[in-house]
Amino acid sequence: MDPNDLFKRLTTNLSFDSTPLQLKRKLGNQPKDLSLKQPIEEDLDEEESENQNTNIPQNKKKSKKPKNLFQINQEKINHLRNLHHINVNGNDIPNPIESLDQLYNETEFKKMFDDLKEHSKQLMQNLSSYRFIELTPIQMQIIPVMLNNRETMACAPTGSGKTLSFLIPLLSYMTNLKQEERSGIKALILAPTRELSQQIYLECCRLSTGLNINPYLISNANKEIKNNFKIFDKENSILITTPNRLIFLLGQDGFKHRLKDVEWMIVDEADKLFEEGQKGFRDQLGAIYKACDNPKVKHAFFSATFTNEVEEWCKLNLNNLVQVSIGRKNKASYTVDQEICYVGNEEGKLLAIRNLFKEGFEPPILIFVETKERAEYLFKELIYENLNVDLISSDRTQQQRDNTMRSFRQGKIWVLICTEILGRGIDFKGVNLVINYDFPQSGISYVHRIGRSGRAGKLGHAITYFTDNDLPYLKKIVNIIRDTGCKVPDYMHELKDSSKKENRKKKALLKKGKFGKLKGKKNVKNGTKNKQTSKKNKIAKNDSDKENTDKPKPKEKKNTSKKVEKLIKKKDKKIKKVKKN
Ligand SMILES: Nc1ncnc2c1ncn2[C@@H]1O[C@H](COP(=O)(O)OP(=O)(O)OP(=O)(O)O)[C@@H](O)[C@H]1O
Repeated sequence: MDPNDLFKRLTTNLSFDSTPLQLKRKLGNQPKDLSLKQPIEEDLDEEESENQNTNIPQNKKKSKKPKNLFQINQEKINHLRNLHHINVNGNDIPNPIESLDQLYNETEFKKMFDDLKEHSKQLMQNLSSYRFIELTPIQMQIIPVMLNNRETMACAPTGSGKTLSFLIPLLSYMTNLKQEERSGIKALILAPTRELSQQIYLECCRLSTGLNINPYLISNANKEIKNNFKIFDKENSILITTPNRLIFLLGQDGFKHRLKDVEWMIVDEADKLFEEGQKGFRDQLGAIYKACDNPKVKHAFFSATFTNEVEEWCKLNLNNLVQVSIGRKNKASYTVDQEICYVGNEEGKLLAIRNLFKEGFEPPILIFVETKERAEYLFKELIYENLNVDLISSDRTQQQRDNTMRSFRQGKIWVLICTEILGRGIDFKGVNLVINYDFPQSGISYVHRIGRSGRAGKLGHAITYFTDNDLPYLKKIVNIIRDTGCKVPDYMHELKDSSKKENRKKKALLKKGKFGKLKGKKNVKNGTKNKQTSKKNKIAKNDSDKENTDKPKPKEKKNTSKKVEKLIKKKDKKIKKVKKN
């Protein structure tokens, strides 16, 4: 046997810290905060150089000394990665797997699963309830990476199955722990909203049935304080929460030490949790990162978008990092057919959306607006259209939000108006259409919003309205649409980027509520508007759990209205005229 091959076999799963940074980390000097050296860059237009990051060239170089780690030859691995656009960067990257069966039958993990026959069978059984035929590309690569206990940063399109890509190896890891290693909270999963934490929690419960693992979601922090955090005495638990709630608990006596057992810290929507500022989670994430100080702790960061800054942080601070990205980074999902519509002004928006509903639509539909005030306003406008419509925003109580989410999932609500609160990670099955009623604030926000449709390989549709006010900010979104092969009007190819001044202006307008406060309803007469509206609101809320057969049946969806098309033509003419002059 080739000595190199023998060496590889003997050292499988051992890592060698050779770089000064890794040495520093081993000695406990690694920076345990989230301070960063690079400014935030959120340029989605930037060409990604991920092809340089693939290990395909490296593999080519190493092809003289095949690894044979998974008994698949190197060519097959390269082919598999190319086929599924799996780009990887790092040292000694575990090979991708094509199917879960391969894990249990062919790979080096076979022994681990053989030792755990009962549990592995149970995990497979739990997985079979999903009725998936194939693994998604991110699952093919991340499952072996995490099973090898490697720290990772994973970027894959919206709706591509990232949640299971971390839950499957995490649960395998936890079932593999010996009895004496099982005390306390072994894993922490962070997500930016309570809705997303709850979704991950439910997925975790489903997948961990019968595995002696205890997933836990903090829904009432005060109750846990009263109970002296007894719930966390359970062994082998996974805590799933938002940074806000965890920070609140960390401030209470008797909780901090509970994080000392954490061996996996997983951050979903990681770029969101790295955001700075008043509304950002950065400081909280930093404090939690520090509190998880078990020497065995490993970190895994997931999102459909990553800023260069977060990537740099991961490279500097994570141990022997494996970076995985599927396709080109920060791109919209190819499964969403995207349209962009000029609607002139606020009245144009209303006209366009009313026409869209009049001409026929196919629920479920999600409508994104910028603020909770805007959500209330649009709700009041659309409730008169005889639609099963509701809204979700941070102004509603937890109970109301849960009810609305449930009704939407059950098909009792056809059209759901929401703010950015549902912009990240939420997996409603089969959303047919996402409408960006208010123009998204950034390319990143756009990618995540439209990603609520076209999930798990299904086709989806997104329409984005823009007004004259949005023109300076159009280019980024147009580039994203074009990159995925969707059509945009010709004149949009020549748009310029918005200046910093224009960005500041837009923010100021938003603060002043210029996009938010709108004129009174035209079809409400004699000052009865408020009464009528609030009554209708109440009915709508109470009715959300009932079937209402009186309402018009949704038809097959057609494209935007003729009036809006006329507006676009008019605008096109105007632009041509300006160009001539
Ligand atoms: N292998 C698979 N085959 C088919 N569907 C899958 C597979 N794995 C997961 N799914 C389904 O795909 C949907 C989207 O998965 P998930 O919510 O994990 O996406 P995501 O990549 O985290 O998206 P986002 O970036 O929007 O958070 C879920 O309904 C999930 O059950």
